[in-house]
Amino acid sequence: MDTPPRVDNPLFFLDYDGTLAPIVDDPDAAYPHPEVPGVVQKLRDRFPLWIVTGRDLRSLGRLFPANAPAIGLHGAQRGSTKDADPPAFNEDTLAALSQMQSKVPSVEGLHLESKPPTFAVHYRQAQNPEDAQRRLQAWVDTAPEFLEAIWGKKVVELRHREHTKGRAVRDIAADHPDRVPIYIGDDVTDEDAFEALADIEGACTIKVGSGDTVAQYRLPDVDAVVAYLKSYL
Ligand SMILES: O=P(O)(O)OC[C@H]1O[C@H](O[C@H]2O[C@H](CO)[C@@H](O)[C@H](O)[C@H]2O)[C@H](O)[C@@H](O)[C@@H]1O
Repeated sequence: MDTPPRVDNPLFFLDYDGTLAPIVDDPDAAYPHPEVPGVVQKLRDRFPLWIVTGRDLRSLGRLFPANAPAIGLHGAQRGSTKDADPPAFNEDTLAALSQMQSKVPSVEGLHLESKPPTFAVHYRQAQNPEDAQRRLQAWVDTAPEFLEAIWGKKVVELRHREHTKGRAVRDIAADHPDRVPIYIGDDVTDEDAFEALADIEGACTIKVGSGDTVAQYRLPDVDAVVAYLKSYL
């Protein structure tokens, strides 16, 4: 797979964990690469840019010192790193999420990340991650059909099937018809966005790290993402 080209007239979509911030054991300590806040600030002076994350935007704001427009909760929340309201989920979704949260299996080392009105279950620090994953799969199988399980990097989350990063970035790209979208991401929910942008003329989709992907290009790690972004300054 080729390294990504430098695109004229870009519209940036940047995933957070694993793209702007290295993956670490503690989700509450996932600070951005030290150069990222400054680079994002400078890019924003020249180009439209959105951070697109599975995180709740308030939690992102605690980690990320610069102000930037952002999509949170895998497409369900829109705001910025400094200002965002929780998304308005319907009653059925709220009730189902609350019921599923009350039934999360009790497994040593699981970490429940609160992202009101939803949550993520991390098993990176479980004593036996394979066993934890099996028990979480059994729990996920009890979810109603309208909730979809997303298995990320040692984490599982439930989202409404209608909320995807793909839908969110398509909507934003439609507001910028004169711009060429660039999407950089490392995880499974970024694949929705890669697919959603595939038929936009010239769009550039970039997978960070190894693993199967529908993206056109690849960068090896967060350092390489920073170097690529700096090529626009
Ligand atoms: O869409 P993203 O910005 O990539 O967010 C996806 C999830 O990232 C976070 O979890 C992941 O990163 C943690 C910190 O490096 C790591 O400990 C964890 O194992 C990873 O799964 C975040 O905590 C989740 O809320 C995001 O949905």
